[in-house]
Amino acid sequence: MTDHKHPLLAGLQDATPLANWSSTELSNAAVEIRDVLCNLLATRTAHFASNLGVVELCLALHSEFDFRTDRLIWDTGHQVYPHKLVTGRYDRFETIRTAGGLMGYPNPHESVYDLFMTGHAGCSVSTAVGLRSGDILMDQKDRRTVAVIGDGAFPCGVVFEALNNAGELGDDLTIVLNDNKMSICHRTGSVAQYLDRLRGNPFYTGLKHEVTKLLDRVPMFGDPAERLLAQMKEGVKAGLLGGMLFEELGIRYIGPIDGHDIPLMQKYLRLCKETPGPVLLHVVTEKGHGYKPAAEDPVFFHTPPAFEDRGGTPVTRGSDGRPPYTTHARDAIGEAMKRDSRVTVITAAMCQGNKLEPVREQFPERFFDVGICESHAVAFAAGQCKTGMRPIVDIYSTFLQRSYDQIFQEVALQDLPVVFMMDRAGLTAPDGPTHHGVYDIGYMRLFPNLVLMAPGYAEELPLMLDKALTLDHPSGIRYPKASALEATHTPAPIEIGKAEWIREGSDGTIVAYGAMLEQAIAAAEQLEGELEIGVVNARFVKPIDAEMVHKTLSEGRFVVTLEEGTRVGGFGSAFLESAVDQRLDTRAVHRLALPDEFVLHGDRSQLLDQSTLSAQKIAEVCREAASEVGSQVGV
Ligand SMILES: Cc1ncc(C[n+]2csc(CCOP(=O)(O)OP(=O)(O)O)c2C)c(N)n1
Ligand SMILES: CC(=O)[C@@H](O)[C@H](O)COP(=O)(O)O
Ligand SMILES: [Mg+2]
Repeated sequence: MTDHKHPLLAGLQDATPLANWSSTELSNAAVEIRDVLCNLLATRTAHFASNLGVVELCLALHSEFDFRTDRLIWDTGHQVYPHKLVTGRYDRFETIRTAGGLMGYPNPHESVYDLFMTGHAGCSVSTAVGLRSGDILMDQKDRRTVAVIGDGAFPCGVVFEALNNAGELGDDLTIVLNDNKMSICHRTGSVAQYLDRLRGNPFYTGLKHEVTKLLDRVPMFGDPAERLLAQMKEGVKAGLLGGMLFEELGIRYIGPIDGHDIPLMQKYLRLCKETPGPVLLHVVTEKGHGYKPAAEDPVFFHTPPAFEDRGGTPVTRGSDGRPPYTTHARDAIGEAMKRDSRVTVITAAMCQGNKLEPVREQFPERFFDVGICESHAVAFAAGQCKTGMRPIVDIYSTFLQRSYDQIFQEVALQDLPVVFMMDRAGLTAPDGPTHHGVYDIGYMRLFPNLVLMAPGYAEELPLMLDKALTLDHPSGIRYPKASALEATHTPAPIEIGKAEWIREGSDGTIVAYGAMLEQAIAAAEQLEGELEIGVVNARFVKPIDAEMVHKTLSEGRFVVTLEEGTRVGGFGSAFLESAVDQRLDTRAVHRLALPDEFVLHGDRSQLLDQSTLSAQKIAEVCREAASEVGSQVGV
């Protein structure tokens, strides 16, 4: 059946026809892609402004390369929607970010056009350098390699490690720097300022004509020695051409050029192909291009909630649930900063996601957005801490992984009281396996001295932060991307390594770590009249409450441990370790946690249910556990 709305996209089995499309067809395809993106956004939260911005770049790339064999890596991977639309996934596009549907990021299981499953920033240049090196060694020199990286991701330390290597290896490689002057928030740092200066290059601004004339006489992309001689002869300062930082590193700099002009980009991409060695093509785009509200407010439109566009004015559909943990965390951070001038907050480019804007406004001198540089963020916090300041690293659990060695050496080994606020610790739902923050319990609890806690309800979060700020040791507080349960009781004071008993029960006990307390209470309530189930809010995984472990396992009751983290190495494992160390019988322990596999994307409640972490499934486990205990004691 012909798709009359998007005939060009509907006709694509793969991207090969783009090589023969005229400029008009390519610009019509751009219109179709934007239409698909806008339709999608009316239905669900997804990455929007970044995708709108790369439509022309994506079309130009696929028209100049054949990425079934050539290599294309989109850094981070949140801007691959146009790429998916032209690589044979138009017919499934409406399933994106839903359970069983397309992933919102590159996914090699979906297409040969996707090489790596990614979602974390900074990965592209290193993998591209490696691909190129491997292709040379495997006698596959004809396969070209392209990495596309945004200006937000570009300052990641690992990108500079890759440039350092690429410049020395000298292998052919095209790095497209997609400069839209934005990270999720406005980009920060001196690399950003450098990019601004490059944009000020007369080649891109009004003097373009004059400079082009001059450059016609300078073999800009030829042999470096020739170029140098010509530059000297013509009296052209290399600085005038821009990009000296890259040139000095052995990477040919081209640009900046207009990233919404498809023929221009095609021309420069051809030039990149012809230029030996690594080349950086600086492309200037507008985040949100083609949809005015998104271009005007790219921060909101990075991942906006589903909205309807009524005659050009987007109307956000409200959600009327309880505030998320993130809001409580932000408020607690703000309060702590108000009370104590030693408290600082550090974000690695997630000010918006962590809802820190009011804190940034109120305490600009103690708010630090270090860019997408998580390892630096942690080491920077360590440095501040050493001076007597009390830094809080407010970070997504999954992104904290990128600073593991800094947590170990710069923080834990020094026993510095840095506080890690680990947001999105648990299932991040439509973002999927790259973003689920499910490993932190396991990877953080290995370090001596580190105190690890998780609130079971909203009111506990500020109490935990206040406690963390009194410690002489590093600490971490984890909470998920979810609305926070509101307490119906007065929280017991926070004591390090002490759990909170929510209710007693004679048949068995559910011990919940963190926000799973809500499901634990709901399961116990569902079982009322059938089984008497106690509920414990574990609060700490390190140090775990050994007395609580002892008490729950005494008197022949079963125990169900709950956590929104991995079964391997998580809270349940810590519970068992404590039980074994106390020589307790662990046969009646049931560990409910995320399975030892990468959990895909989907709706959080569905994913929890699949992992036996919904109230209903927990109640079923309790019934089975009760019958097992009954049969063991001969009841
Ligand atoms: C390691 C890591 N830290 C943080 C993020 C969150 N994040 C996703 S996209 C983004 C902004 C990226 O900016 P840029 O690369 O310029 O892409 P743009 O959205 O502007 O196209 C950030 C901070 C991430 N995905 N990975
Ligand atoms: C691509 C990326 O890493 C971010 O845009 C992330 O998807 C944001 O997640 P939240 O929507 O949970 O803030
Ligand atoms: Mg950007």
